[in-house]
Amino acid sequence: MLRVENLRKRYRTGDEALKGVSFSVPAGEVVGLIGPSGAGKSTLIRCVNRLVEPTDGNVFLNDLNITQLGRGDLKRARRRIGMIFQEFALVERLSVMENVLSGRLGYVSFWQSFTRRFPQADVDKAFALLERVGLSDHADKRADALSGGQRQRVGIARALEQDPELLLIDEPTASLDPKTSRQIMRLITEICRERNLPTIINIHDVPLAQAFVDRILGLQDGELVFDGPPSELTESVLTRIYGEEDWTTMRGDQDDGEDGRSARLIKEAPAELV
Ligand SMILES: Nc1ncnc2c1ncn2[C@@H]1O[C@H](COP(=O)(O)OP(=O)(O)OP(=O)(O)O)[C@@H](O)[C@H]1O
Repeated sequence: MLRVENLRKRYRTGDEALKGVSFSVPAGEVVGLIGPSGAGKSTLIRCVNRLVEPTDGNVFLNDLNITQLGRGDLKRARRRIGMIFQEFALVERLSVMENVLSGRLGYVSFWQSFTRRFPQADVDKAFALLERVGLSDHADKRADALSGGQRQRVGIARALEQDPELLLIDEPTASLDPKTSRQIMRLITEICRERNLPTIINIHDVPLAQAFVDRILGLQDGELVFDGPPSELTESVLTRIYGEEDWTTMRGDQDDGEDGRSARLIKEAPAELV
């Protein structure tokens, strides 16, 4: 369970990116975080593991108050939080297997990581994860030889290799085509449910979020203005989150998406998308 209480962030520039945000995510629930550019989505995700230092408020991962940890304890706590990034953040010249094993770097000694000698149990786990994400035949390939979708699968396996208790995912499909995006979203949500992981996905694509997540959080100008199931994300709520002009433009833009279906999907059964 993740619990965020009254989280605030004011950057040195004076920008108030989060104005007292509170919510919790129970184990196994996949939450999509939506909102216009500048709403504070990245700041929120990064405040949870303190890549960005919150100005005020608390973040609890189960019973652990992450906001109160000193450096050493924070480092240990971060092992428990898996991150998946838009640009995959792989080490290009290393193999797929080495990239997945790098998820264990927080656990093994400096010497083990320097010599890249990981315990057999870690290697076995990495093979099992590669199989789960559909890449067992690619373990020895260099990361830069993979397609975008395959690279994101490596990113997912790497995050899981660290045995996380929480997943934070930042725009996982922004660099992918529509079909691959759906495959990746399906994989992420299946795995989170299988492993009972609370998960937050920062996602720009509203129909894609609606089709796959359990719950949506809508941020607008640093405030939570929607918290509910995808089915309650009506046109008027979306207009409130994005503003009339931007939401209308977004819908128009998305008609250019695959099969011109994206905008219509809001009113259609999610199953139609998958
Ligand atoms: N390092 C920073 N220093 C100062 N202000 C920042 C910094 N990072 C973000 N901000 C400001 O905080 C606000 C929220 O930004 P944030 O990147 O969290 O929004 P976002 O919803 O993730 O946007 P996007 O969808 O464009 O990534 C914006 O006003 C932004 O300009």
